[in-house]
Amino acid sequence: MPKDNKAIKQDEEISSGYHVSKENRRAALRFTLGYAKPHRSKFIAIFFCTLLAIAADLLQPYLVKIAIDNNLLTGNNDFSFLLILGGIYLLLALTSFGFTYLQNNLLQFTGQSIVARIRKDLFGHITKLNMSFFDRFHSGSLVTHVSSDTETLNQFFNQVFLSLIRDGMTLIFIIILMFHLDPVLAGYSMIILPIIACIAIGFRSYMRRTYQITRTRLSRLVAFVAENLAGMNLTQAFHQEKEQENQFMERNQSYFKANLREVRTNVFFNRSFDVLSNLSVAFLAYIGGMAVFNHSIEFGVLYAFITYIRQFFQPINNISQQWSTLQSTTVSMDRLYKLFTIEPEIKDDKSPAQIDLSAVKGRIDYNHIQFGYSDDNTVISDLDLHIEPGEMIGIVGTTGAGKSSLMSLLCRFYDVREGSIQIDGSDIRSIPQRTLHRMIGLVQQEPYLYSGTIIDNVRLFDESITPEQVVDACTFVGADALIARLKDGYNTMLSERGSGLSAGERQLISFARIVVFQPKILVLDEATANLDSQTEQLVQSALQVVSEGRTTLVIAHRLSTIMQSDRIIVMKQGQIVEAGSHQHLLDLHGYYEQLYRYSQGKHIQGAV
Ligand SMILES: Nc1ncnc2c1ncn2[C@@H]1O[C@H](COP(=O)(O)OP(=O)(O)OP(=O)(O)O)[C@@H](O)[C@H]1O
Repeated sequence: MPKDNKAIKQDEEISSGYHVSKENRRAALRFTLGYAKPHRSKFIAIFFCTLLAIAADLLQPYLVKIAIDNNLLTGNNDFSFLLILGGIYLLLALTSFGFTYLQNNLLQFTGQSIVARIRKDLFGHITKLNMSFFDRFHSGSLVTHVSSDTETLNQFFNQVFLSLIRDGMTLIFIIILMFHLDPVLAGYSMIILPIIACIAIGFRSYMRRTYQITRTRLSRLVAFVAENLAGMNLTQAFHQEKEQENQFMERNQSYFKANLREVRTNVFFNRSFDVLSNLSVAFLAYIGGMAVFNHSIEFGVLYAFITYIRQFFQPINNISQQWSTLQSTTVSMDRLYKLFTIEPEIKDDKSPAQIDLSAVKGRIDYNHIQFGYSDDNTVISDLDLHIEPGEMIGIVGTTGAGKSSLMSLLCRFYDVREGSIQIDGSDIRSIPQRTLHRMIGLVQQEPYLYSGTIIDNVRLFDESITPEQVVDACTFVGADALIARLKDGYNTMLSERGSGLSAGERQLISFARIVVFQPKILVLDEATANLDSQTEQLVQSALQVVSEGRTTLVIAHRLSTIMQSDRIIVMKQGQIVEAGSHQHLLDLHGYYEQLYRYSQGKHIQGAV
């Protein structure tokens, strides 16, 4: 299906996360934090665990300072005091271990729960969006959103959030302890802070750009693979392997380069911090050493100070390492938020029509409808068609005439621009979509099969339909003998693309679905196009039995499929140009006759 450029651009914008205003970013953050709200008590518990673990960690050098200044350097041989200090040291180490363990487990559990919920809601949201959305968005990009963007959010809670709490608090504690130990030395250490802040700000925008580029390129790579896998049969049939491989290589290479650049930037950023940390330690060792010589501070204080300044750089380094994760998280948050804010264009009426499914007759009225996929194009113009209950209508016309669009409008995958479509006199816009889709049974050229058994696929996981009903339905459409030949019969597992079943067998399964769900209207869109003539015969006989008592609309390029219809509608450029029975249309010697002769291999000038 064609995608207009504007739509593709929109897809790319969502994928890249570019052009996000501060307001939107804040809204995205609020939205994500909204998912954390129900876990408030767990976050408070995490906060206290972290607090206790840090306090236990940071008091350890202070104990050593006491031991050095009170005992070791003063010659005080109070061994029992040293033993008590040793005992407290051990206790602190155990406390730190216990609370860190608890905090990590709690955070993992909470983070995973939040992300699982977001993923669930996102999938639910996507499944409610309309076809026009899927026309605009690459399935590959959507796969990235559901899988890796939500995973990145997980990192936000488990890494970034943890680092912000743990390392932020560690920094505050260290600063307090340093000022408590010696305000002058602490003052010198604080000179380093603005330098660190400058480096961090300088890298900020650069890192964000690098990260966005990597994400966009990954998204393109995934989209390419997803779309290629879907069309693998075509790739092989038309020997496009080399061409596709080249295109893949090009995307792969550009992702590889973006990744390298991101890694290089990261390493440079981290190493700068290491150098800065070592220089600061050297500087303070010099200043502090001089102070010890001048007897203005004790040696234990210098020991504790140097230990703290080393520990001081660890949290800064950690936070800076989380910087790139934070960048990716903001991009992912923005993209997910944008996706969540896309509203379904087609919504149920607030006061819907009450429909009794068992009383549906199947009359269809297309009342002077007009439709286009975008504002600047018209695919169907002023089409007026009225179909009686139980009538079988064949719809023919050349490629692009608007036949499938007519069916999509009936199923309300899109809404008409002008006019209305009615079923049994009710405007389909007033019928709840769920009810509407129970009224219509759609059989497409490539019937979609879910991962599951044949029984699951026929009854569409509806447990209220018994396996016996499924077997009866399959027997009714003539699929029973085919299924009996399979190793596990009705319990044969099918995959998404129905591997192991022929196109005809897949089609028969979709007919059995119709029998099971009993929709009053049957729509077949090129359902026999992919079948050889022998299987087509089988499917045609199934159609005969299934269409009995149902209003049936059949789109077919092969005119042999629809010759027996009660009425044939001939479409050209979004309009009905002829209508009537096969014989009547032939007698008209018009467009249908041209199409018919053409399909018979007797080409008439200007037929298509
Ligand atoms: N999802 C879409 N987005 C934009 N344009 C579309 C979309 N689907 C179809 N079109 C365009 O609308 C027109 C009618 O398409 P439609 O699929 O209804 O024709 P058709 O008669 O069923 O053709 P075919 O026999 O090839 O299936 C074509 O020009 C097509 O390119």
